Amino acid sequence: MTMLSDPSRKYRPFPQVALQDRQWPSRTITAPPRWLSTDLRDGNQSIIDPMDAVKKNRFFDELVRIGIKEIEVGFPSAGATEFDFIQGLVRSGRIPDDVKVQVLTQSREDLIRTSFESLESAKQAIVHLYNAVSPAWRDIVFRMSKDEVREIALAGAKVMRDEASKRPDTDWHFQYSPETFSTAELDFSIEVCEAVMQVLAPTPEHPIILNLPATVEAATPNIYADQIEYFCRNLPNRDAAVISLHTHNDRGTGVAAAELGLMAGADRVEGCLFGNGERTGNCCLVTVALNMYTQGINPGLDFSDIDRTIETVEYCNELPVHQRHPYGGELVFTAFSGSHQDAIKKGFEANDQQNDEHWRVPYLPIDPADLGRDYEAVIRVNSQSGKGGFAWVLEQDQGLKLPKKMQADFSKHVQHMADELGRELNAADIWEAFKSAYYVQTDSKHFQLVYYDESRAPDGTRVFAGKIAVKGQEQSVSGRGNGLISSVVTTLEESFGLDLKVLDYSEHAMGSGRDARAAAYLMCQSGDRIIWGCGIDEDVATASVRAVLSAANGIVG
Ligand SMILES: CC(=O)SCCNC(=O)CCNC(=O)[C@H](O)C(C)(C)COP(=O)(O)OP(=O)(O)OC[C@H]1O[C@@H](n2cnc3c(N)ncnc32)[C@H](O)[C@@H]1OP(=O)(O)O
Ligand SMILES: CC(C)C(=O)C(=O)O
Repeated sequence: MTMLSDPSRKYRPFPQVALQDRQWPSRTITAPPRWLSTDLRDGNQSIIDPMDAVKKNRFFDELVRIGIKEIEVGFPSAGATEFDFIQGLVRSGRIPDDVKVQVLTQSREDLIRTSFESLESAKQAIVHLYNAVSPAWRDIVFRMSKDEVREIALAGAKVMRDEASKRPDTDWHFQYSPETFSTAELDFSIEVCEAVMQVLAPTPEHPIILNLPATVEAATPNIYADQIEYFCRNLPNRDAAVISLHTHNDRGTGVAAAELGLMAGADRVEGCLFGNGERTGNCCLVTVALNMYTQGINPGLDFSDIDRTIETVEYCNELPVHQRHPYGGELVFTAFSGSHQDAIKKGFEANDQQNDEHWRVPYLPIDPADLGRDYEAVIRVNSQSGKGGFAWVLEQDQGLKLPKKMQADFSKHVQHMADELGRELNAADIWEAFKSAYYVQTDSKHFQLVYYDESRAPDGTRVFAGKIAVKGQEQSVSGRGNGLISSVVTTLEESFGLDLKVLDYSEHAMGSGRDARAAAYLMCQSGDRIIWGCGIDEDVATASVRAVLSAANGIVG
C-alpha cells in the first residue's frame, strides 16, 4: 500500500487566517476585473514544445480579438526565441493602443536589463518582477533569511526603476509578485510589497500592480479569499496598488479561488484561456468571465465565437480543450440522457413562448447560441435517450414535429436501433429509422401511391380514384367517403380488405415559402393494434393520402 493509513504523518492541514471579521462572504461580484492573459508566458512555459513566433503571434491576435487589454507576452531573458518575438511584436505596430504588453523577469540584474531591452520602443508596457517569499522557498531554494529575500525584491525594484528612467518615451508600469504568496506569512508578503512600493513610488494615478499568486494551490478557496482580504486591509498605501490574482489549480479550485479573491477586494485576474499553465494549470479566464456573464455581468471579453478561440488555443498549445471543460468543451451543452433531453426540449419551447428574455432552460446554465454554439449539438441520441431526444433531432434535422403519442410509438424503433448498433445515433440514423418504421420516402413498401384524383360525387361525398402499386404491380382503385381521408380508407378496405379505423389526425407545414412542404400524421386502429402513419408532400392533401398508405403499410408490413 502506497497511500498512508495516517496521512497526517506526512501532510499538515493548512492553517486558518487570523481574520475574525471577514467581509468577503457577504459580498458579490458586480463588475468585471482587469484581465491579464498569461497564456504566452505561464501557459507557454508549461507546454511540451513552447510556441514559436508564428504561434505566439496567432495567439496574441486572438487575445486582442476577444478583448484582453493586458497580455503577458513572455519571459524575454529565457532566450532568443522569446526576446526576438517580443521585440518583433513591439516593432510591428500590431499592439493596439489600448493593449499593454507585459514581460516577466526574475529579480536578477542582467535578466531585468534584458527584459527592458526587449521592450525597446514600446509605447507602454508592464515589467513584472518576482521572487518567492514563502518559508519552503526561502529555506530550500534560496537558503536565505527573510531579510535577504526581501533584499532580492528591493534590489530588483531598484534596477527596474533605473532601467525605466533611461527610457522616458515608454509609459512604464511595474508589477511585483511575491511568488508563493499563498503559502507565505501574510505579514511578510505585505512587508516585502511595501518595501518594493517605497522604491517604485506608485501613486493612485500611476499604481503598482501587486500580483498575489497561489503559485501552488494549497488550501480551500476561502483561505485564499481570507489572505486577499487580509492583504488589502493591511497594505499601507492600498490606493496606489492594483491587487491582482494569479491562481493555480492544484486542488481543482483555481477558478473558485479567483472568484472569492475578487469578492475579497482584488481588482485584476491573471490566467490562461481554458486553464493552461503549470501543472494542473492556471485559473481559466474563459470560465471566470462566463461565470460572470451568467450572472448578468458583461465581462468585457467576447466569446461569441468560442470555437474559433478553442481552435487557436489547441493549435498553439498543442493540447486539447477537454470535452467537459466549462463553457468550451465539446460535450458541455450536450444531453444524451432521456430526462435531460425532455427538460431541455421543454425549456426551449417555454423560452420561445415567454415574454421576457431571461434564460430559463433546465440543465443549460447559458444559451449555447451566445457562444456561437449550435442548438443541434445540444441533444444527441444513444441508448440512454428518451423520446424528447429523437423528437428534437427529427424536428431540427427534418422539420418533423411528431405528435406526442407517435413519439412513444417511434421510441421503440429508436431504442431497438440504439441497442443493436451500440453507439450514438446521429441525425441520419434517426431519419433512416423513421423512414423504415413508417414507410416514408422508400420504395420497399407494400402499397405505393402512383397517382390519384379527388372529385366530388353528386351526393356531396368525396371520390378517390387513382393507381396504387401493390408490391410493384399497379392497380386502378377508387372509393368514396365524407372526406379525402375516409375515401382512401374505403378504397383500401374495398380493394384490399384492409381493416383500418382513423383515431386521430394532425398536420403541419414544414418550412415556409415556396419550398414549404406538409407533414400529416395519422393514428389508426386495426383490430386491436394501434398503427401510426406519416405522409410528407408538397401538397397537404397528398400528404394526408400518403399518411393513410403509410398506416396501411404498417398493417401489412
Ligand atoms: C512561478 C513561475 O512560474 S515563475 C516563472 C518561471 N518561468 C521560467 O523559469 C521560464 C524562463 N526561465 C528561464 O529560461 C531560465 O530559468 C532563466 C534564463 C530565466 C534563468 O536560467 P538560469 O540562470 O539557468 O537559472 P535557473 O532558472 O536555474 O534559476 C535558478 C537560480 O535563480 C535563482 N532564482 C530563482 N528565481 C529567482 C527570482 N525570482 N529572482 C532571483 N533569483 C531567482 C535561484 O535561487 C537559483 O539561484 P542559484 O543558481 O544561485 O541557486
Ligand atoms: C510569476 C508568478 C506570478 C507565477 O507565475 C506564479 O507564482 O505562479
